[in-house]
Amino acid sequence: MPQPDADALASRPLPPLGELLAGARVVALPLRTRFRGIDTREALLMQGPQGWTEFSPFVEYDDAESAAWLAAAIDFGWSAPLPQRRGSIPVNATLPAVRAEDVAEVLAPFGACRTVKVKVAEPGQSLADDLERVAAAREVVGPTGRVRIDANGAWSVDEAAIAVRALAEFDLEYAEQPCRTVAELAELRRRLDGAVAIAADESVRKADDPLRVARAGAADIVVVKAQPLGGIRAALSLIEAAGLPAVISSALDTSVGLSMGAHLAAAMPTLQFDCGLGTAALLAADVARHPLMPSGGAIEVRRIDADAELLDEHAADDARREWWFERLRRCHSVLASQPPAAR
Ligand SMILES: O=C(O)CCC(=O)c1ccccc1C(=O)O
Ligand SMILES: [Mg+2]
Repeated sequence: MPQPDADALASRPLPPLGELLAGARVVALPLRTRFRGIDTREALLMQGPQGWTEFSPFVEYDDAESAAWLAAAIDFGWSAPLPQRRGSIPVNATLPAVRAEDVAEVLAPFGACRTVKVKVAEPGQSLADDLERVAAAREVVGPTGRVRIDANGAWSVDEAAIAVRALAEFDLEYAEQPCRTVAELAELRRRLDGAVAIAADESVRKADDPLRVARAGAADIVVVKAQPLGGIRAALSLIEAAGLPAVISSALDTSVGLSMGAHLAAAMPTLQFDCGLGTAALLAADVARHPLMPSGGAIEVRRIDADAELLDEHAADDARREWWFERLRRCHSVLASQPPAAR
C-alpha cells in the first residue's frame, strides 16, 4: 500500500479557526430507532476547499479524544483526495438492540443487504433476548447472508465465551468487541480457538495505542472508523501497520461523514468485508437531498453537498450550536499545540 507522504503531511498547515468556522453548521438529526443510548445525532458540518466535511465526536467525548475527529474533518475537507480503487462500497445493515418482533421492520430501510450487524449485550437485556434478535436477523438475510454481532465490550470473558458459543448457532461472521480490554479479547480468542472470529472496535478507536490489539493477537479483524482515527490517511497507515483485515465503519455519521468513510473504503487495496457504512438508514433525517443510503447492499463513493434547506430545517438550537463552536475552538487549540506530524 502506498504510504501517506510524511513530508506532505508534516508540512500541511492547520487551517485557521476562522476558516473552519466560516460556513460551519450544526445539525441535530432524529434517529429512526434509539441507538447506543441516543435518539438524536448532533454533528458539526464545515466546508473546506475539497467540499463538505464532518466533525461529530459523541457529546460525552473529551477534547483530547475529539481532536482526532477534528483532524479527520480537516483532512477530508482540506487535503487532496486519494486515488479511488472502487466506486461503490458493499455495506452491512446495522441492527440496534430492538425486540425480535421488530427486527424485519427496523431492517427494512437498509434494503437488500446480504450482511447484518446485530447489537447484543445491551444493558438490561439477557442472552435470551440476543438469541431471539440474532435468530430474527438470520431469518431476514437467509442462509447465504452474513450475520455479525457487536457487544461494545459489555461481556466478561466468561460471559462472552458462553454467549458467543450460543449465538454461533446462527453462524456468525465475527464477534465485534465482545469484551472491553485487549487482554480479555486475547483470552477469549484463545478460548474460542477459531470457532468465531474476533473483531476489535473500541480497542482500536479509543486506545492510546491502536496497534496493541494486533501485537497482542487479540483480534482477527480490526474495525476502522475514519473520524476517531484522525482521518483517511491516518486510518490507512494504521490498517497497514496492523496487518489485519479491516472493516471500515461509521460512527453514526451524517451522509457527509459517511462519504469520508466511503472514500477511506475506496482507497483500500482490498476490501474483504462488507463495511459498516449503511447507517444513513438509521437516521430519520439527513443533510443531503440524495443521502448516502444503502441501495442493493452498497453505497456510492461520492462527496456530499449539504442542502441549505435541510441544514436550516435540522439546525440545532442556539445553545447547542454555541456548544459545538466552543468545542471546535478547543479541539483546534489541541491540534495547534501538537507537532504537525502528529496531526
Ligand atoms: O458498524 C456498523 O454497522 C455501524 C456503526 C456502529 O455500529 C457504531 C456507530 C456508532 C458508534 C459505535 C458503533 C459501533 O460499532 O460500536
Ligand atoms: Mg462496534
